[in-house]
Amino acid sequence: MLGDKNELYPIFLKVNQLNIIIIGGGEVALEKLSFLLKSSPNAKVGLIALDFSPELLALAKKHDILTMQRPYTQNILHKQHIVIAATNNKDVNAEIYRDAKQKQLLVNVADTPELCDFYLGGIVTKGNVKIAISTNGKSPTVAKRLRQFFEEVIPDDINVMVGNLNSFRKTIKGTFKSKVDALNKLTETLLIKN
Ligand SMILES: C[C@@]1(CC(=O)O)c2cc3[nH]c(cc4nc(cc5[nH]c(cc(n2)[C@H]1CCC(=O)O)[C@@](C)(CC(=O)O)[C@@H]5CCC(=O)O)C(CC(=O)O)=C4CCC(=O)O)c(CCC(=O)O)c3CC(=O)O
Ligand SMILES: NC(=O)C1=CN([C@@H]2O[C@H](COP(=O)(O)OP(=O)(O)OC[C@H]3O[C@@H](n4cnc5c(N)ncnc54)[C@H](O)[C@@H]3O)[C@@H](O)[C@H]2O)C=CC1
Repeated sequence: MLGDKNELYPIFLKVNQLNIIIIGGGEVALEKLSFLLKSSPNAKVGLIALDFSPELLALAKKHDILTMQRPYTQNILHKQHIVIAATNNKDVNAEIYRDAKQKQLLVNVADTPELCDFYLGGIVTKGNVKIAISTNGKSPTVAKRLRQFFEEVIPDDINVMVGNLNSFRKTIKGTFKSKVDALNKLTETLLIKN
């Protein structure tokens, strides 16, 4: 199992432009929503569950997120792009997976890695720099610890450097290759080890 190939391809989604539905209103839904909103406070999310924990309701209210207290039915997937199943009912989670696949939506069944088109990862944000961490579904705890480690070691002023290079990037003229050369030259000392 641990020798499995790691074929995941990370992408950085603009979730303020995508509709995400989370089904479930307990611990796991709270964890997934908290990390989603921490990274993307304007994510377009809807929540549906038989019942919601008070913490989840409070978080949803704070971010103006619609909560629907009712059982999952397939029609809820209408107009969604991404589906996260976080109920405590394996059959319902499997039904959500089948319905989502039929509609060719991206789906994550939080308690079943095999039923995930993508994983939610650990996320480190330093201004414009964002690092996503996954262990290929094998140890979320390691993903969390790595997130904490990188939050410590990556300097906050990395964003200043990104800003400066962005300004410089706009001023340089010439061919694509000459621009790449200029940017590489300016940043090569970043890779020199002590
Ligand atoms: C596959 C995946 C699917 C998905 O949810 O996307 C998944 C699945 C499962 N998680 C489980 C448990 C825990 N999850 C966490 C924490 C996080 N889980 C996250 C992601 C993912 N979790 C995806 C893979 C990511 C990857 O590739 O590495 C993080 C990174 C991001 C996020 O949640 O947004 C977030 C840390 C965020 C942060 O702190 O930065 C902790 C630790 C803690 O809470 O302290 C525990 C308890 C300890 C343990 O088990 O490790 C279980 C067992 C359930 C059971 O036993 O019943 C399953 C199901 C299974 O593995 O079968
Ligand atoms: N991916 C992860 O990070 C983790 C996954 N899990 C697993 O995830 C599952 C959920 O765990 P918890 O959130 O702790 O459970 P919970 O008991 O706190 O919440 C379950 C939620 O599912 C909702 N629900 C149940 N049937 C429904 C239906 N037919 N329609 C709509 N909503 C429905 C309930 O209303 C409730 O809000 C468990 O199977 C657990 O083993 C647990 C820990 C971490």
